[in-house]
Amino acid sequence: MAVPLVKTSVSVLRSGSFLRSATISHFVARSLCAVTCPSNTLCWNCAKSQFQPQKSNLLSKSALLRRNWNCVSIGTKKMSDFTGKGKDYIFRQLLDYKSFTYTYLLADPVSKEAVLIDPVYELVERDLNLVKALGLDLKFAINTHVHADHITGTGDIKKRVPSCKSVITEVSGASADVKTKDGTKLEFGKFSLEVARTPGHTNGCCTYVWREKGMAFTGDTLLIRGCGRTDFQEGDAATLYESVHTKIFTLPPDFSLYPAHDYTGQTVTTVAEEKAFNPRLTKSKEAFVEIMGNLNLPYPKQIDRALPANLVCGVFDEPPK
Ligand SMILES: N[C@@H](CCC(=O)N[C@@H](CSS)C(=O)NCC(=O)O)C(=O)O
Repeated sequence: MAVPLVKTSVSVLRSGSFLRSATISHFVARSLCAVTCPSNTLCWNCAKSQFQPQKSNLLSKSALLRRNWNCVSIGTKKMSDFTGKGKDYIFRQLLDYKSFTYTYLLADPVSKEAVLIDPVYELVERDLNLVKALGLDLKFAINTHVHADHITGTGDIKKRVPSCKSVITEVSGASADVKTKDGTKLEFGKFSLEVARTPGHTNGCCTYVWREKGMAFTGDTLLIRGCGRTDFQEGDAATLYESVHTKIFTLPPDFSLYPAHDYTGQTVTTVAEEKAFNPRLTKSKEAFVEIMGNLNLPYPKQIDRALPANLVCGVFDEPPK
């Protein structure tokens, strides 16, 4: 008996028609939430507060929207559409096409808590628009390290979202609200990101491991079929080699690896893939050190303005020229 009742109610909401039911019982409210929301528990709590049992309802679509419902939603605005079919998390990979930096948005759609990894100063508006559109609550703006090629967006994000905390490793020497150590866990909703120190590109570099979802965000330590350069900012090739082999290649082989940059249009790799095919890191440590000593890359164009700005996690009055 419950199924047709629920289907009818949902289609009424989706069609945008008036919700004309004179009485909505707890039973109907709960059934609606179970159909339209990722979390039954949250929806039940929400339903209890949103639906007044035995109370008459005659609400227009706009009135329903004004109530800012978390669970029962109208048209396309429901959390399960945002996550993607069958997913209990939000994950977005965003590109800065100037510095080829990837920014990552991760979130728990039930609690709405979210984190941004490696936001870029010029693209803060884009990132926060997405956070807002998805109805998320940004808890942490995280840096994998003190970048040399672009200015971090974490300072500007803090200005616009005062409750959001900036994050970087303690050993980076940069100022931030949260300074992490190896093993620190950054919790957002039902998830957590584990900090694994992976020095070598810079001394303060780390990889954020999202164990629940089999993902790791490697910053500039490991790039797809490559790795971060080691010729400035306390870079050290032998240290980077050790970091990758002890902290990244020891993750389960099917873990997805997401770098801070890609210069060839690739987006993701896996532990197994890099262990098999990385042209630098499959070599011996000695051969690797030799390769890194002969890269002869030009310095990043923005290094002189990026380093001082990033040492204060992007907190400044005027962006450096
Ligand atoms: N041309 C870019 C800088 C490119 C660069 O040096 N990338 C770094 C990461 S950002 S410091 C790197 O480690 N590259 C490794 C490699 O093998 O390419 C610019 O001017 O910004």
